Amino acid sequence: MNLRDTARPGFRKAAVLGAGSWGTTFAKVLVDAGAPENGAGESAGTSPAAGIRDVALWGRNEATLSRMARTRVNEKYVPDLHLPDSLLITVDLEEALTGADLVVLAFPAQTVRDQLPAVAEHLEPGAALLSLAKGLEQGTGLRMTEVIAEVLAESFPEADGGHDRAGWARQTCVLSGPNLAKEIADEQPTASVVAAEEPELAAAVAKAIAAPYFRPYTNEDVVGTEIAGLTKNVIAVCVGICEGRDYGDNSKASIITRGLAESTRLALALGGRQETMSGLAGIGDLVATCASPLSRNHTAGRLFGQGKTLEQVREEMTQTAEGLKSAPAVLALARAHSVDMPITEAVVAILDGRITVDHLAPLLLGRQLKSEATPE
Ligand SMILES: NC(=O)C1=CN([C@@H]2O[C@H](COP(=O)(O)OP(=O)(O)OC[C@H]3O[C@@H](n4cnc5c(N)ncnc54)[C@H](O)[C@@H]3O)[C@@H](O)[C@H]2O)C=CC1
Ligand SMILES: O=C(CO)COP(=O)(O)O
Repeated sequence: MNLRDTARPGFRKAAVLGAGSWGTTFAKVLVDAGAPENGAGESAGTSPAAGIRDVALWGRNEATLSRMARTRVNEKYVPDLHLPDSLLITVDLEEALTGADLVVLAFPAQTVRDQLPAVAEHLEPGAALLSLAKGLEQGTGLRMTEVIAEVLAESFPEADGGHDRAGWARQTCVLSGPNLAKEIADEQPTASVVAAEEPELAAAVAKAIAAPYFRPYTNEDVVGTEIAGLTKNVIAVCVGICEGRDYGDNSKASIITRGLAESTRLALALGGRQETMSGLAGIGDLVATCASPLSRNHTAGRLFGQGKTLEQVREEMTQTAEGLKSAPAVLALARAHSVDMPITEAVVAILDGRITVDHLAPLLLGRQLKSEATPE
């Protein structure tokens, strides 16, 4: 679909909730996307006023956020990024959400559910939700857009002017793709994917977030986009383990390729599409995350490969490596759908301490030989 065709009006204000690496960086993307000098609104064939005018960034830590508001730098997560003066930086959730017709959730996956009731309290009617998290909820096996729809339907039901779960799902979309925050903070050219059930919503969000260095494509496959984004973290942990064990590029390429095969099996079993897995959210993000030393999942894997325990890895990692928490949930979801995911299974066994990294190669290579085209 040509984005000029979308009937949905543009957004006026975006609230980015979660001031970690990606939330902070994405807030800058939104400011740049809305800047008239960057042609905001032009790609939509409308006036520059169609771009987002106000962007707020909300974080929970008062001391950190007030320092950020003063210095315009997020020292812990993106120290080299100077945040635009027009960005509102606040710990007041009501201030961030008032007037926001686009709400961006940039929390780590396992914390999204707990944040949502407070968000629901101040959510503007009709606001769209955009999930940035790449993880699967432990305990429920729900994807982030499912968690969002479930909690908002409970907190803000139809009877109070909200929606049922399906209604909230239609207002929710996901951003995924090869989007290492540090590179985007440096304004390095990047493409991404906005997936939504409603093509008009995906198109409106894509228009609102397109910046000179950030090009979003649209997709209607929410399931495939989310599954690709969360399984690649587990595969990146495995590639990191290979690196830590000093295995070379053949080993890493083998894990990436077979990792894509098992991720695709899961996505298809859940109703996702093959094309999504061959696209930016699929192979694009898998390659970026598995290849880059900037990736936290890759880094965590490397530490395991060097012989560290889960506790030691957790201590060393100061940022979120979603694969460590999502891996058992991915495996449980795969088993519930009778999908074979041997790499994920091996990563979970290492995380649980049931095998060591020395067992990884014999375990994977010792499996029964089969055709590359075998679907299961
Ligand atoms: N950093 C990146 O390059 C990218 C990250 N993502 C995804 O974005 C999500 C967020 O990741 P990052 O920003 O990188 O994480 P991060 O580790 O850089 O920052 C996490 C942020 O969440 C906050 N936080 C932690 N626990 C919380 C809680 N219980 N309640 C509220 N806030 C809490 C922290 O204070 C911090 O501001 C993850 O799902 C990640 O996979 C997606 C694309 C790129
Ligand atoms: O999702 C990402 C890149 O697209 C970030 O990967 P890490 O969370 O492994 O750093």
